[in-house]
Amino acid sequence: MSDQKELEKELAAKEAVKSVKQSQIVGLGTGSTAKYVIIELGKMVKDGLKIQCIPTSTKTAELATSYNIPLIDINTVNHIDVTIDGADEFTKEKMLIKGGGGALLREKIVASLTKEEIIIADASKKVDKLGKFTLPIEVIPFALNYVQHQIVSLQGKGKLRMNNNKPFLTDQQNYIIDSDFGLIDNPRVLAEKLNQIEGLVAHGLFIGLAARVIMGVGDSVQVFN
Ligand SMILES: O=C[C@H](O)[C@H](O)[C@H](O)COP(=O)(O)O
Repeated sequence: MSDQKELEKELAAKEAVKSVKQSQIVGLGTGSTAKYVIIELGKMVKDGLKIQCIPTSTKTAELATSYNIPLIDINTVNHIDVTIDGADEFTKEKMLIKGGGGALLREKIVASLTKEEIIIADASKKVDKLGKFTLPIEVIPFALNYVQHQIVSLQGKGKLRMNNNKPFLTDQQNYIIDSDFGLIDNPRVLAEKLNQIEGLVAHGLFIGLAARVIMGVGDSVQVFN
């Protein structure tokens, strides 16, 4: 990873945490960009900020705990004030592909409960059309073969994600099919079709969920509202 990309991620994270206010419930994203948010929030909590946070993965929960960031159970809240998360790709219309790290299901649930979902990214994540990054699709193991056939019937090519010669397992003990649909002309239509497939528990198309995308670019940030 280039130093420039890391700087852009950090700048975007520093800009995004300005939206976090005293006493809020905050969703914590997953990945190498969201990590910078946890580091910043850790400093703010140390300086007296009182927040309660909901992590989107066990990895994020561990990292947040290591920075003494208070965590709460998602099932104890009816809304989340603000969530800051990363993305694998985004367009200027704030459509996203997420799930490169396998956290898409929890991320989507957290985003759905969130009033202000802020996405942060380095400049390499911005695309004109989604789909160069293969779309992560989370599937219950029982439905693997069925869902793979459904992906083919939607003109996609799916590949089971592996880890040390075994299927990669999500935090929910599900599989991920990384799916190539080429450049996606209409993400909304594809998302609706994927939503119909039994056994498919989440896909990485996030449409209409992001309130803002903050992109680090060079030594500044650009915001897509
Ligand atoms: O499952 C992982 C998440 O959707 C991440 O936000 C996404 O993969 C981007 O990760 P990174 O910031 O490491 O590129």
